Amino acid sequence: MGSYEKKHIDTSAATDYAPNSAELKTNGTHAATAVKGDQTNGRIPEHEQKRWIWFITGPTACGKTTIAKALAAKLSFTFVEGDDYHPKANVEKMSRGEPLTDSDRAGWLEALRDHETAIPPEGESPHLVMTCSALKRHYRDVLREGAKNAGNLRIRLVFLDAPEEVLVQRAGLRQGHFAKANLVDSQFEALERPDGEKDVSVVRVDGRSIEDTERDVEKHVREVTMCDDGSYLRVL
Ligand SMILES: Nc1ncnc2c1ncn2[C@@H]1O[C@H](COP(=O)(O)OP(=O)(O)OP(=O)(O)O)[C@@H](O)[C@H]1O
Ligand SMILES: O=C(O)[C@H](O)[C@@H](O)[C@H](O)[C@H](O)CO
Repeated sequence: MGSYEKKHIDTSAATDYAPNSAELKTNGTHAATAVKGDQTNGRIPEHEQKRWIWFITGPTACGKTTIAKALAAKLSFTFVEGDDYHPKANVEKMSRGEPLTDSDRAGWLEALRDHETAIPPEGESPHLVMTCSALKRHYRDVLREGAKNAGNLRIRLVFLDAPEEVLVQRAGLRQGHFAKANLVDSQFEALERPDGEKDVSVVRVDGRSIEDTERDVEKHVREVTMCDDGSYLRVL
């Protein structure tokens, strides 16, 4: 892994839920011993495959939708917009610049958690990239519950990290979105940073282009989840 990424992406926990250490070198490159199932067309048989869900998280306007859509497209994973699961009352509240409470968010988080274990529609990838602000530790714990309910699920989070003033500016420039710049300060008030949570990769998203961020996130996710040939690593 290059020095730039060492600085910006915290992969210290990459082996925690990720392929075991024999399969994923600590420097992030793919080990030659990656498991390839029965070698049929180089792919692991479907019943042995794990389902990956990558949550792209962070406060409003940090770039969740932008990054998640690009990642899903690159990996051919299914994109799920977390904001679509908010009840209308939550959206109306946020549109007025009013912060949601824990109780406003409870049902929404449970709906996202339940979506994790829903059977994917025919023709869609069973691997998901989902957006969710996941501002507090106990919200992230709700998202993690899905993996307890389904043994084949591997849930990882990416936290898009930028200073408040940058997000105020981005929200101010953004057109046609219910969340405006006046929501940003309350998002930072609520925020419990995920530093030290072993299944969360922290990615700086200020001071460089969207394209660079997309590329780095994609590379990181590929390193954690995939073999060079595109087949999925077996997670033991
Ligand atoms: N890495 C980046 N660098 C600069 N601008 C970005 C970056 N990522 C996203 N943006 C811009 O910031 C704005 C917010 O992005 P986006 O809508 O993806 O954020 P979001 O986190 O999904 O927001 P919300 O949670 O409010 O829906 C957009 O106008 C987008 O073009
Ligand atoms: O927890 C929350 O307060 C919400 O999820 C917000 O973060 C919004 O959904 C979104 O980020 C704004 O569009």
